[in-house]
Amino acid sequence: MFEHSIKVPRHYKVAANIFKTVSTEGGSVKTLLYDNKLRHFRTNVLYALITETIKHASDIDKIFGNCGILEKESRLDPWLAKILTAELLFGKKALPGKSKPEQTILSYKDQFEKYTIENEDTLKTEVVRRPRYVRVNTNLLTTSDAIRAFQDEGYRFIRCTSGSYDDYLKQIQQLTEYDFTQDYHVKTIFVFSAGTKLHEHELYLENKIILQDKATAMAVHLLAPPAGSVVLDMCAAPGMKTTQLAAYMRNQGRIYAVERNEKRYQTLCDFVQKTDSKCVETLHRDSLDIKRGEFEDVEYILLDPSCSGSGMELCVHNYIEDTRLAKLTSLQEKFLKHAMNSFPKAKRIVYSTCSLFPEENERVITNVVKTSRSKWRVQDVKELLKGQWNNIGSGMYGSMGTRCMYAKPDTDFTIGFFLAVLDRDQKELEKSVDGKNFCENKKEKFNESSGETINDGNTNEVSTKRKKKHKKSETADGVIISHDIEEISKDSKFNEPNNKEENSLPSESNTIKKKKEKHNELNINEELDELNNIVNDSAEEHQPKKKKKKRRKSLEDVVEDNFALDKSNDEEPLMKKKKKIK
Ligand SMILES: C[S@@+](CC[C@H](N)C(=O)[O-])C[C@H]1O[C@@H](n2cnc3c(N)ncnc32)[C@H](O)[C@@H]1O
Repeated sequence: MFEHSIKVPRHYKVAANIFKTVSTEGGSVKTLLYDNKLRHFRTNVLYALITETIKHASDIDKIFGNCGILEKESRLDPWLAKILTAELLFGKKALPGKSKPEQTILSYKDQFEKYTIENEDTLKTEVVRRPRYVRVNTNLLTTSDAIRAFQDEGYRFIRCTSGSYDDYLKQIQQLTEYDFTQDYHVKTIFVFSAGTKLHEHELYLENKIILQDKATAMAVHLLAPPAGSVVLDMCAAPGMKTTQLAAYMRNQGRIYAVERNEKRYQTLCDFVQKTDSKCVETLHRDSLDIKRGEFEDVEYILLDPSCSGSGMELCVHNYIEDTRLAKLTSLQEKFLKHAMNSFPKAKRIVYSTCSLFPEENERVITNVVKTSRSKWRVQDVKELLKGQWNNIGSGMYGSMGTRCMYAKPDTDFTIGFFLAVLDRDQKELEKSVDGKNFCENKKEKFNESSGETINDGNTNEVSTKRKKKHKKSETADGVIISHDIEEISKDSKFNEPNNKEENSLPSESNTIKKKKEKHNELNINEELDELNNIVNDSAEEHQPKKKKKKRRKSLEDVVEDNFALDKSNDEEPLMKKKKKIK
């Protein structure tokens, strides 16, 4: 019997409110949870409860649909009902209170359990446990020293297969808690069995190893800027890929790491400094405000914009409202257009998201590339990976999609991730470079009388002498990459820029147009601040706060700790049925 006077325990109410907000308005659980007003709560317990509910949300919907609880109990708040059900079925397996909502849920317990048992195969409670991925920060530690350090602790190093990617996938499923191996593609990534705890590890606290998912590391791997390159990271914070880039380039060259959000910018600066990423120049500004020619030395661009985060493990958004998705995709398209059109020397762009929605991925690529002024080619990523990849994009928005790659939790054992590689058409690149030469050559033309330049009288003809050099270099990943480098000889002839529009002074209508664009950008930026909350880049959680000092528990610890609270499951997470990495 319930008593009217008995209230629902407050933490269930708070959890239900956060769950509702995240599901209907967006935002991240952690942002809402660490809201000052909640300071007196045991946030670890709340976090585990909410994330557990999110993980099982679609199952709970099915369970509710089967018994019609929400129709029958019209006064029962559906968000609270889901929190209580998650606690009852997947959490503590009990509800302590005698309040009306708790008693109502308890009265359906048998029906819930019966349905769960009968539909074990169709319920989506199967949660793949991702291996623990570790990136060796080669700015501070070599991969061989890292291998030795783990071996000294008793871990067994299993050499990564020289066979196929499928062989490797089998291999990592067999890792025991004492084993580790090197990733198939990114040699600075080590793979440990799921649940390996390294948050207290000395190498982690010293920033010599970084906890970064393999899928996200593929962006840098495929951008492949040789040491000495100039790279632009357009959406840089918290800096996982920026710092990976610095290590990849052996701290040689220059990385412009741009971040608009002030708080995230501070995190970025901190991380860059702690990881000894010396070749990084951090910039607190809006990438979309970078004018053509401002960073004209940029050769490689990493574009990892804000996204729905639907590929993240703890994402509520199995669905997303059309308007929200439309806002995101229009921003993503704007970023990509900007990357393609504003950096004349850029030869490669990697576009990536941690979303599994094709609208943020293949559709963005196809829409933008098709309508772009400058010519870019979407590279076949599977080909770049010598056939050793399985999940590619869909062709639903055109054939370009199939040249892109996905990483998927159930088959690649990573977070859900999308990646496209775009290379500028070689002729376009020559034009861009010559376009830049336009100015230099004008000066040269001025000095013509000195006889320093040769003018054959045909100013429109490109007659630059180029010699192709085949340069091989080894990256920090231990990967040999080769580049055809076009060297433009200094005796290049005068050449008119190809694109008049880009070089002419703004006309009155252009000015008005620019003002309008600026106005729209301001609105978009406001949206971005809101949308960035959606991004659940676990990367941020994987940065040690302070070396050797007592560390605030990471959310991952918190969840793991909370799992451990469930004595009936011993050390196992509270997942009913899970695919184990054997
Ligand atoms: C998905 S996160 C990037 C994660 C990062 N690449 C990493 O690997 O750690 C997107 C970031 O872009 C930033 N951002 C969004 N709009 C921006 C803009 N217009 N200019 C610069 N940064 C922006 C967001 O604040 C957010 O930190």
